[in-house]
Amino acid sequence: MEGVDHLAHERNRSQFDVNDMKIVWAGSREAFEVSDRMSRLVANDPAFRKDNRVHLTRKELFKNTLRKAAYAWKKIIELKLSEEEAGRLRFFVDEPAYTDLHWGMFVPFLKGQGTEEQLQKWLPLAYKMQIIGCYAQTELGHGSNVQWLETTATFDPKTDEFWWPGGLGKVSTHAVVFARLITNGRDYGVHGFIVQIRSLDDHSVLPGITIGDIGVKFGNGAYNTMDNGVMHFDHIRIPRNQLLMRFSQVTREGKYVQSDVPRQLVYGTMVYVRKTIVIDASNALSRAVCIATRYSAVRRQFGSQDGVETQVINYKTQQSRLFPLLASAYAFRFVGEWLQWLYTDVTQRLAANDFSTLPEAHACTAGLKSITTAATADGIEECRKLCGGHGYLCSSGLPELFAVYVPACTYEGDNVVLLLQVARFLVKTVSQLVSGKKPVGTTAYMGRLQHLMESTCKVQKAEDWLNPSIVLEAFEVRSARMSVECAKRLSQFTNQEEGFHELSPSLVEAAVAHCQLIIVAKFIEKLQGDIPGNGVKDQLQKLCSIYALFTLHKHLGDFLSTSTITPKQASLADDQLRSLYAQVRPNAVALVDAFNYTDHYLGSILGRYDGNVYPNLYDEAWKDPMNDTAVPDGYHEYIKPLLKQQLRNSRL
Ligand SMILES: CCCCCCCC/C=C\CCCCC/C=C/C(=O)SCCNC(=O)CCNC(=O)[C@H](O)C(C)(C)COP(=O)(O)OP(=O)(O)OC[C@H]1O[C@@H](n2cnc3c(N)ncnc32)[C@H](O)[C@@H]1OP(=O)(O)O
Ligand SMILES: Cc1cc2nc3c(=O)[nH]c(=O)nc-3n(C[C@H](O)[C@H](O)[C@H](O)COP(=O)(O)OP(=O)(O)OC[C@H]3O[C@@H](n4cnc5c(N)ncnc54)[C@H](O)[C@@H]3O)c2cc1C
Repeated sequence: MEGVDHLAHERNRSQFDVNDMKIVWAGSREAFEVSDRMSRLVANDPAFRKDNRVHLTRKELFKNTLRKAAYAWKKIIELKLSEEEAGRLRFFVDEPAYTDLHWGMFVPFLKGQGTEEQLQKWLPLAYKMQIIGCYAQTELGHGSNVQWLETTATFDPKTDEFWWPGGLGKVSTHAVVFARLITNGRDYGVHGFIVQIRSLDDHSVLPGITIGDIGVKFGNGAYNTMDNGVMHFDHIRIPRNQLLMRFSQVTREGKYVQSDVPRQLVYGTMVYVRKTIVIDASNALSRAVCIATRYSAVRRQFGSQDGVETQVINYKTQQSRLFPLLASAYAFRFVGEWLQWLYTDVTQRLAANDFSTLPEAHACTAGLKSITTAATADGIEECRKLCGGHGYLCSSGLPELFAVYVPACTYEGDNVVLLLQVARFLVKTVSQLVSGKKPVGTTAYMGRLQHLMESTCKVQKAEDWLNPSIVLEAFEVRSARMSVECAKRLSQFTNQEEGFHELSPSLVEAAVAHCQLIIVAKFIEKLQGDIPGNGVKDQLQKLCSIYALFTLHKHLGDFLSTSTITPKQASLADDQLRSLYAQVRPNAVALVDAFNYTDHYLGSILGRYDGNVYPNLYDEAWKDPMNDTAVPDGYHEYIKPLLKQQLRNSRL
């Protein structure tokens, strides 16, 4: 059976060109080619083997990660890989490492916040990895509340502890450190500084600084390849020019000079990373969905006809749990693409001193980071359950994926804290309508508020739910009405902050509704463009409808309580959803093949491309060190005496 394609039948019955879909998923032919090349390079190099991770101790695991990161860097240099290729190579190595923070936060922070002079000094060192940087913002006592960080940078500093920064514990030589800048006795708020923390000669920690790893984190292996660290400063002195001074400077005399820009630009790296995290959500979710879909097509239980049991993917309950996740993976891909555009646009505007879209960029990155990571973490766990008992085995790839992924709901901003930022933005938008300010961008729909407050849903039959303008309007109406309701209730409080606090659960729900509208709108927008490929657009239209109608089904309470739709229309949406699941069914395996994941990247016996699950599960079990001997270590001390005791007792 080895090598036989157990999923060939599934692939033959698909109704679209999977190679064309691969290009759509990757974003462009060029992006596909780079990804494809890098994923194969990693998969074919035994140095990047990862199937032994679960058997390593924390120290072995960490050292193995250091080895892989060094080897990956050697390859990047030897093969003269471009920045994009190097990024994809690191991605397919698929092991959280200090390099994520160096390339993902330290370098972007330098680029965003440094003056020309500072860039010339630090960037070449960072690019050649002659220094390794991390991002030290979170303290033991403060993570979400950045404004209240306790670390100070003054001529008379006191001591403080950082907690969590990745790459800090054992590897980084430098850190971007966030501290409140105090000069001439005045507190100017949080700023970023570059601080050298380890010697470049022998890697020892510099005097006055104490650093360690914060300890084992959730899950076996998983994010434990990363050295999240604790750091304690005791009267550390750094040169004045290690304050990143692009937006504000301290002169030689200690005078604070603020450029004419919003102070929130100091948070720019977080906006950048949140945007990246949205794209990454589609990677993680698609990976889990790929495993669960292939396995659901291989697995058979009950319903024997002609002696063959039913593939579990044919159960309607399995479809109703799996296909919305498949649709969400595509939806998050496209909203991630759009967010990348938004980010590039805001960056260009900032360079031209146009700060008008900064609040929109902050709200969109914060909100979409929040809802895509939450849905992805839940989705990975659902995929594990969709794989039954085998899903609980580490060799399914799902437990480790969940453990690695779930902190995305917390890092780069706790999801609830970020949704409250979106809620503030929405309430502000609604209150500004009164003064005649025209909403733009993703809140432009609020400009048609009167219509949205009065309109009624036009759905009369199930197929009407396939009409994008009807679907879009339903999401706009629900979101607008929820925001308006919150704003109204808020206006009844004399103290706005107290009102915001009291109503925060409803405000979070309004923020979720707004972000889901953005995802639906961007999926529909994507489909209005040119999408080449035989049958590709048709499949994407089905997935778009599934994403929208499943979201409607899941949040039916919102749609009914705001009178956006009637119970009858809700039931028609369910009818349409069932029909869409049936239409997607023959294409399911091909739709996950379009992610173009190698077996190495998937790291899952259940998700193997050839579907040859059982012999490989069986073989894998025998490789476990527990099976090195038939009689386990400990038999003589603990089992034998017990058995003898029982035997004696039974003879008495
Ligand atoms: C390294 C990753 C590389 C790539 C990723 C690949 C995929 C991922 C895979 C693995 C990588 C994992 C890496 C994980 C590494 C993790 C790192 C970290 O976690 S670093 C620490 C991150 N910390 C946070 O995110 C803290 C969260 N808190 C905040 O961001 C803020 O403090 C706040 C909660 C948003 C602010 O709250 P507050 O109410 O106090 O606001 P103010 O500060 O008073 O601001 C008021 C006004 O400013 C606006 N605002 C706030 N933030 C921003 C912003 N970023 N940009 C623009 N504007 C902002 C806010 O809206 C207010 O506006 P007004 O109402 O006054 O108009
Ligand atoms: C794996 C991992 C990697 C990390 N890497 C880094 C790194 O490299 N560098 C770095 O600086 N940091 C890093 N962090 C820290 C991370 O950024 C913080 O943990 C995160 O910002 C959340 O802050 P907190 O821990 O203070 O949570 P808290 O703010 O203490 O949250 C606890 C609870 O309180 C709630 N809460 C808090 N404030 C409010 C509010 N205003 N309204 C309603 N509810 C609220 C939250 O919703 C949450 O339920 C990392 C964290 C993890 C888990």
